[in-house]
Amino acid sequence: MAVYTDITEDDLIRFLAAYDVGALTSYKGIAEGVENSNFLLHTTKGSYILTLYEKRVNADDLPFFLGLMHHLAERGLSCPLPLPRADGELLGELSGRPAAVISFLEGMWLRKPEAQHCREVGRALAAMHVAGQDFPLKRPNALSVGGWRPLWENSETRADEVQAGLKDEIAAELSYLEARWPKNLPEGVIHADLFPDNVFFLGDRLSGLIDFYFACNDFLAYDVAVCLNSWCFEKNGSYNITKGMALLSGYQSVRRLTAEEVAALPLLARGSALRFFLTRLYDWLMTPPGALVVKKDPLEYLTKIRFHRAILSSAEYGLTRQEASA
Ligand SMILES: Nc1ncnc2c1ncn2[C@@H]1O[C@H](COP(=O)(O)OP(=O)(O)OP(=O)(O)O)[C@@H](O)[C@H]1O
Ligand SMILES: N[C@@H](CCO)C(=O)O
Repeated sequence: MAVYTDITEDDLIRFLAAYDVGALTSYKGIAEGVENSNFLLHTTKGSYILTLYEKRVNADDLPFFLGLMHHLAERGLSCPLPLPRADGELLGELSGRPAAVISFLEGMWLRKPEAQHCREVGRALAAMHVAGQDFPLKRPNALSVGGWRPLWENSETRADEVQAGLKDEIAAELSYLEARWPKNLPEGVIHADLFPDNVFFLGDRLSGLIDFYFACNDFLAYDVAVCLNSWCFEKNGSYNITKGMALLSGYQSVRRLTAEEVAALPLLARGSALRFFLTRLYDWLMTPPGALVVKKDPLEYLTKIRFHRAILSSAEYGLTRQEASA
């Protein structure tokens, strides 16, 4: 359960007085997520999410995240909205952390997504990329290739505790990707963490995207690679090409990938798998025992890195031969 910072009822009532949300009737910590502390609030006016921003979120970046949610919602994308306080500010402070009240999005995330859901996610991702094109704020991706080595250096010496041989394998992978990372692909605002638990569905229809706290400016195709990694593998580690095909064709029904993006896909998929491997490894080794969070398995992403390493053509992800060789 991701509640790193606890709150008292008195503090919460005082904090909520600045918002037009009615009177608090109940609240509870949300037993999901690994990054921030989230609480579900019920008030006389409805339901809301209270988020306290934790370690990986820099308070200076919050105007980017909250502004982006507004920007995307104005362009018709379904995502939660931060509520303004009486003084017009979107951010307050609670229990010593920056905090925001966010509108409640109806829907559930899918524990077992099927190909049809992957198609919808592909479409929504491309719609977000298009809608983000005129978002004026900028935020570089702190967890792209330049951020991986510092992260690795924090866990490197203990990596073999998780699996023998990991230290050498990841060191080689990192050097390989640093030397070959693409430079000139189409860029824009990306979500950067569009995993199944950040996409809500009502029945089979996608009802919205949440958790924009890794959003940044980077290669658009990197976001596609993040989704291939998080939506198109089965629990046994195998890649499901039917899901890959659906996700890629859903994406391309809104925005076509360029030939350069297609060619770079295996490298981007390797890099994005390494990014999640590294943050998971760090949390695996560093999270103190007893913390109220379910740690995620880094080795799931080692399997994915190895899969991408063996890819010879982007057709193996589910693009047609014609698309893959254009
Ligand atoms: N606006 C919202 N409407 C409804 N439920 C929400 C909303 N925001 C968050 N939640 C609930 O809280 C959970 C955790 O939220 P979120 O994914 O933002 O947390 P996180 O710690 O940033 O997680 P992650 O590990 O994905 O980075 C979600 O799975 C969902 O159940
Ligand atoms: N979606 C990430 C957690 C947030 O960084 C993971 O599954 O590792």
